[in-house]
Amino acid sequence: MDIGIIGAGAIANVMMERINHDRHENLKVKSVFVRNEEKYQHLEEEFGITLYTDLEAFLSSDIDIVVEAANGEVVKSHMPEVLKHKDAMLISVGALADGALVAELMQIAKHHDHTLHLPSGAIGGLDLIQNAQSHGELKRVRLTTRKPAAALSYEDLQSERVVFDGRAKEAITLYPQNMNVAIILGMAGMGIEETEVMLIADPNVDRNIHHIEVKGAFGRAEFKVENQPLPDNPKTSYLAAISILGTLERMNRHFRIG
Ligand SMILES: NC(=O)C1=CN([C@@H]2O[C@H](COP(=O)(O)OP(=O)(O)OC[C@H]3O[C@@H](n4cnc5c(N)ncnc54)[C@H](OP(=O)(O)O)[C@@H]3O)[C@@H](O)[C@H]2O)C=CC1
Ligand SMILES: O=C([O-])CC(=O)C(=O)O
Repeated sequence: MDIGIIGAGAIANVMMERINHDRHENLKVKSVFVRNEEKYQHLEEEFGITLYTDLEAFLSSDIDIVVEAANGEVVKSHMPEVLKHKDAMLISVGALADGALVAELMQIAKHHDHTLHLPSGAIGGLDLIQNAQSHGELKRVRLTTRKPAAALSYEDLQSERVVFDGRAKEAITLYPQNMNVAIILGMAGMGIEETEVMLIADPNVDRNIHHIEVKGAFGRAEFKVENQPLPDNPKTSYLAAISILGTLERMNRHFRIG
């Protein structure tokens, strides 16, 4: 499968390393869409990709799927056009807190017979949560995220501080680069207005930690993910990048787990 990526930051670089450098059996990154060609010129030689700054030319290149790894604004401005031409995957899922955008993307995908894939990003357990909600029987979903204080721009904090306590829908408006996980959790489960979120800035941790607690007719579950941050962007966990890789790999299979 030939891949086009939008964005060339921390996540895109992990993808290019794992797929092109490591010579993945079934996947190849061919095209990368950026807004600043000069800044990213070196990637052409490093990973054997072609850079594009024109969306139409990017979408006409020899790719089967487009992966967004940029930001929520790019999802809003580019994804409707992308889905008219290609299957797509997006990691800045926080943009989908906008219900009108979700409706538009779903309508385009259906009309053009394309699929929009939403990887689980820096968390897990979304199979269980979707199963538990399949008959509308979830009672409570709560996410507690603890990040290094500096990743949340609290460089001088001496002890941990709760910087947000509320619902997923509001969390993403205040922390668009840190609370994408709250939105995918909400979409998988009880909705972004019902999903409870606490965000803690902690000067004593060096990982991005997501603790998910779920209650429903099935019983209860807890997941705790202690993520290694990416050196290029410590707000972002390595797992978020490889959740894209894993989702791409599973698309090629003729069986499904979960
Ligand atoms: N779902 C999840 O669990 C998670 C989601 N994320 C999200 O994933 C996204 C990517 O993260 P990460 O790689 O760490 O981010 P980075 O900031 O490292 O990289 C973002 C890249 O997007 C590029 N970009 C920005 N605007 C545009 C544009 N208009 N057109 C083309 N390229 C553009 C930037 O280019 P430039 O240099 O020109 O600015 C940069 O190359 C973020 O939105 C982040 O919040 C992150 C972690 C977890
Ligand atoms: O990478 C993480 O741990 C989570 C994150 O930034 C996000 O959800 O936006």
